[in-house]
Amino acid sequence: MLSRSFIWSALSSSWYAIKDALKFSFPVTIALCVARLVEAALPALQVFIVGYLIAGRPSGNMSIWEVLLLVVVTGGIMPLSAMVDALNLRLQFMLRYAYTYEVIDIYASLTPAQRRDSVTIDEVQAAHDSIPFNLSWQASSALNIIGAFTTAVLLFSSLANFDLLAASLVTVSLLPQLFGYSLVAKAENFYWPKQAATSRRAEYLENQLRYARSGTELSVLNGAEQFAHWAKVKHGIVRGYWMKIMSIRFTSAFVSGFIALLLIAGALSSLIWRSQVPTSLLAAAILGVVSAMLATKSAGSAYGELMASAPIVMRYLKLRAKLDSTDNEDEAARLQLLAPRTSNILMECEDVDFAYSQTDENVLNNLCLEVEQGKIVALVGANGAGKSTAIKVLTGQLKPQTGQIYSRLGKHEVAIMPQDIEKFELTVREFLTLPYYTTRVPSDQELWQALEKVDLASHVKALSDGLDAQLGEQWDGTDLSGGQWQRLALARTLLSDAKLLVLDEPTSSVDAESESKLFKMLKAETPERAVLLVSHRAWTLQYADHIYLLENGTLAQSGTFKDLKNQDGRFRKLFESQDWNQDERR
Ligand SMILES: Nc1ncnc2c1ncn2[C@@H]1O[C@H](COP(=O)(O)OP(=O)(O)OP(=O)(O)O)[C@@H](O)[C@H]1O
Repeated sequence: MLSRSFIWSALSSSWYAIKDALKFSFPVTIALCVARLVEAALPALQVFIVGYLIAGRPSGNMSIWEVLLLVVVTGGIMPLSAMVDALNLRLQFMLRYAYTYEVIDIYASLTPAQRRDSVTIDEVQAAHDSIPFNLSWQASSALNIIGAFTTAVLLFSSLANFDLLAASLVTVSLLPQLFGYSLVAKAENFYWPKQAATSRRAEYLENQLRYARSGTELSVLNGAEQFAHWAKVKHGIVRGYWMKIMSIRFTSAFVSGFIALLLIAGALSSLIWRSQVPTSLLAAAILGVVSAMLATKSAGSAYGELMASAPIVMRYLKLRAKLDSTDNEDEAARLQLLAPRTSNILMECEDVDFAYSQTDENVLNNLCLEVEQGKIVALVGANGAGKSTAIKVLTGQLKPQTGQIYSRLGKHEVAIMPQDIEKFELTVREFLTLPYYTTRVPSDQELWQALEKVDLASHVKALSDGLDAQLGEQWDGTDLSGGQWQRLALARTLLSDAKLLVLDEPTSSVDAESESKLFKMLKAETPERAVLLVSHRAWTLQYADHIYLLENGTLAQSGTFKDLKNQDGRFRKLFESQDWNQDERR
């Protein structure tokens, strides 16, 4: 019924889970182990001590110490069992937070490529979803089963003195539970991977309703109810999986419970009618059986949970190892990048072809471009021409299928401002210093200088808390206009010490006058550092030292602004409806 690999994964996942439990919560794990072992030994002790103390002795003949021992041995099982339950819960909660922190760290460590890979994201989501019921329970379940096994062995040896058949029947009565719950485990393993992608989608849809910014947009669009409907449909699918598992759980609990009852009935009948043990010993034996049932009451479900969780825990351990190694691989791949052959070139790509997946058409064809030290290089082209993709390939966010990337810049020497900046609702200071948390936190003076550069200093000064002003109305903070958010993000990029700033349409929401100031400022940033930018505005391109024009992923034209403007080519056509000299007119 159980394959070897299934049992192997149960054993090794239990081993790792107990090791994790000892690592994350040593005293509680040790206390639980001790309490479980005492609980496991109590039923057998009851049979032995009760039989020994009562057999053939009138009740008035016992010393106070013997009575006390009787009380502890017979009455102790209840408080001990309650203590074990409390320790179990405590351990599970401690592990729940330990794994939650670990999964948060996993989310934080994902590379942009891993974030785009739905298989990896689904695996991390499955790990996240498995924390409360699988990862944090595995150690408790394993200890529970070890305890139940010890109870069964000890009880068997103490009952076997009176009646071997009864002892065997009581021990075997544990098996139907285990068999039933292993079926539940199989069902959970079958449905668990299926639910991860659906549950991630449900969570995404629900989050859009929960977060103030997207929720407001949905209300304005009259789309909130539609989102609620989609979220409920996805949750409904996940609920369906759970209901199937619960039905199997109910049926197996009922059937296995009934079979166990028959076996216990057989054991008692044998004790009473077959072996004809004295009444006092019979009472001890019955007490032992009842206590054993209490001590092993959750062994069946613990076994089911352990078996169901085993592959999930193993997948989590694999994910942990995989992400650790890909981190190193990415770093190694970056370090292996060859430097461009000419010393004044910071970054270069040669004959690059890129498609988003094996089946898709190429988005970049035979692309060659270079970014020279201290220069502003612009990428232009119609929507969908491949500009953002080219930037992602150049900066290592996407791996090209063919071609070469050359770079002489480390991870912290390139600062990227993406096309769609996220409006993180932090304080102004937190927003600006976000990338520098692990390197060098900029001083207030540097923050104000960066805000000056993007012409936002006076606006921030006017806010009641200045740099510590909270952004986002849902936190009783202030909101910014679209252009102001963009300028704040640009200030954040400028704060870096990077030798290359990569700016994907950094001023698309900025008004013409501010845009002009920003481009003059960017020009002033060079020659200390280079800028690679995407722009759709013709007149801003006069600030660029070199322009590449992409058409359907192919380099159609390249040269200086003057050259391209004077040539009768794609560049002129693309920008003919725009004003070339807006700056001069002002
Ligand atoms: N993750 C993706 N998977 C599949 N195709 C994609 C993906 N991202 C972009 N594309 C496609 O690749 C092509 C180039 O997109 P890209 O974003 O690079 O264009 P762009 O030149 O930056 O456009 P825009 O000016 O609109 O920002 C487009 O046809 C787009 O649909």
